[in-house]
Amino acid sequence: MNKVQKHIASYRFSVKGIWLAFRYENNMLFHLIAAIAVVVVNVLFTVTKTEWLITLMLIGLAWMAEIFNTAIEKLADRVTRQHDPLIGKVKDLAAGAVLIICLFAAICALIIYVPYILK
Ligand SMILES: Nc1ncnc2c1ncn2[C@@H]1O[C@H](COP(=O)(O)OP(=O)(O)OP(=O)(O)O)[C@@H](O)[C@H]1O
Repeated sequence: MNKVQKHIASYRFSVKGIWLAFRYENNMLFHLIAAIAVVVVNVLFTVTKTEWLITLMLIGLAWMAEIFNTAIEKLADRVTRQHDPLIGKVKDLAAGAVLIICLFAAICALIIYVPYILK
């Protein structure tokens, strides 16, 4: 396999990773619905280019955090499925990362959309 073929293969694995995240993690469906809702609202409010960029970046960050969270959960389950305080903390930390980006996304959504609602 040459370098170009290897590069193309790595994209296939990455797409498989996104598919696996949807299969393993129910929250991914929630993120997908939220992302579609954001796009619809952006179109309805005809938001500015900057607001499009911010909302799309936040969608990407939330998806990224959720996929990393799922990967960490799977790895932790491989380490042990027995009750282990450190595994519990690792999973809580990963889940905390998702919550942080979702909270900030919600705050950004309020800052962006409230002025359109009050117009
Ligand atoms: N092996 C373990 N030892 C100790 N605590 C654990 C363990 N597995 C899970 N926990 C605790 O239970 C919480 C939920 O774990 P779980 O693996 O079910 O994640 P989840 O977020 O509910 O998964 P999903 O996102 O798939 O619904 C963790 O955040 C952690 O606090």
